Amino acid sequence: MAVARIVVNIANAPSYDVRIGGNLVEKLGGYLREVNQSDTALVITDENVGPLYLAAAKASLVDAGYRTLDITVPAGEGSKSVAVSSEIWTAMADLKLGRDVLVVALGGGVVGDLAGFVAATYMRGVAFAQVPTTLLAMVDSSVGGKTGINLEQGKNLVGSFKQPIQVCASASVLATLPEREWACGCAEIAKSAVIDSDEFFFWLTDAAEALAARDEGVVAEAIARSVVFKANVVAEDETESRGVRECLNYGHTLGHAIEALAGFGAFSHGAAVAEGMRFAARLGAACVGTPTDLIFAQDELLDALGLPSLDWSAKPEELLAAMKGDKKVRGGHLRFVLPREVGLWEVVEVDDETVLEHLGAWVRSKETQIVQ
Ligand SMILES: NC(=O)c1ccc[n+]([C@@H]2O[C@H](COP(=O)([O-])OP(=O)(O)OC[C@H]3O[C@@H](n4cnc5c(N)ncnc54)[C@H](O)[C@@H]3O)[C@@H](O)[C@H]2O)c1
Ligand SMILES: O=C(O)C(=O)C[C@@H](O)[C@H](O)[C@H](O)COP(=O)(O)O
Ligand SMILES: [Zn+2]
Repeated sequence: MAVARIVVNIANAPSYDVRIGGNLVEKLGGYLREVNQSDTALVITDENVGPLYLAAAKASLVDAGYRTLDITVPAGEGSKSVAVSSEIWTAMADLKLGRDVLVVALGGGVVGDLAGFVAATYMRGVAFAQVPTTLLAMVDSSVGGKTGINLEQGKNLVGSFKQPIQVCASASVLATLPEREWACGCAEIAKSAVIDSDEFFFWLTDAAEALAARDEGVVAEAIARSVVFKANVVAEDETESRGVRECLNYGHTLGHAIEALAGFGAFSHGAAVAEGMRFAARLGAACVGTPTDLIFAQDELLDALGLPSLDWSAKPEELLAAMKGDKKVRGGHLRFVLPREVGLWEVVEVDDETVLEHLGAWVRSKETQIVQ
């Protein structure tokens, strides 16, 4: 697979490369040396990824002259916590690591968000690089600099914007990714396509079967398209303060509430986001005239990508309360990213009564097993 190189340009921060290709873990050290002169690289990984790819990553870093250290955290959403962050900060201080350490996140979105947060906060900030190993991390979380951890009260409630110095996405590592995690990444690709354009959406609709079957060429193109889309959004609005980056939160208002209410890790982030997209499109029909065609085309796309509607529901009032912790809330009012059509979205304040009414319909559709 040829190596694609996409540059993320952000005002007031150094630009950085996202490299996408095959067997890139073996080239990691050389790539990082192009932009970083640290003596020590601290690789943070999880207990599933470590046994598979840590040795190759460290060997490459050593070849490039780094002294390497590593920390392995438990796999899963539970590691995005104050407790695990604190363990890493403490270990770093015990190791006498200074401001010149390079933190390397080797893993999925959990490791990326956690390691990025630790890098953003240890000694008020040290350099970090992303080596995403899940499809989701390659298409979304490794790019754009959102880092953070969860609180019991909700997702990503503590964190920082901290851009990596480089992203090295080696598609070869996806060979070992379990099916559930594949679909999870597909959800964020579908999100990007709905928000981006007809062109991306129709391409993905045509390619959905091949993507679900992990066709190499289609996977590479899906990653590249998603990264280009995200890089452009982040370049316009790094800190989600200019009304642009919020679009990346399509499906996340309900999605994050589901993750929190069901218990972190019960559903993958992608599965919850896919459910949130189905809900948001239906809410959109009432609030911004989202066409029925879009609702059903999106349903079919998500089905084809292995993301069926969730067999789970909760009380509308509980979901509403959980959604009130969303970062898009202003003055206590919920705001949703809603699609007017594919490629045309709006952030809309929706009153609690309307949200409850639609949550009620969503819950009833689960209870009666009616697929809309
Ligand atoms: N920062 C952002 O912009 C952003 C964007 C999207 C999602 N996220 C966050 O990302 C997280 C989800 O990330 P995820 O879906 O990558 O989950 P994850 O990091 O939990 O990884 C999923 C599972 O796959 C395993 N795994 C990872 N790579 C593997 C490989 N190559 N082979 C075998 N197993 C492998 C992991 O150990 C884990 O068990 C959520 O916390 C979500 O909030 C952040
Ligand atoms: O990069 C972004 O911006 C996103 O919103 C991407 C999302 O897919 C991702 O799940 C992100 O972590 C959500 O952020 P949050 O600010 O809603 O916690
Ligand atoms: Zn997401």
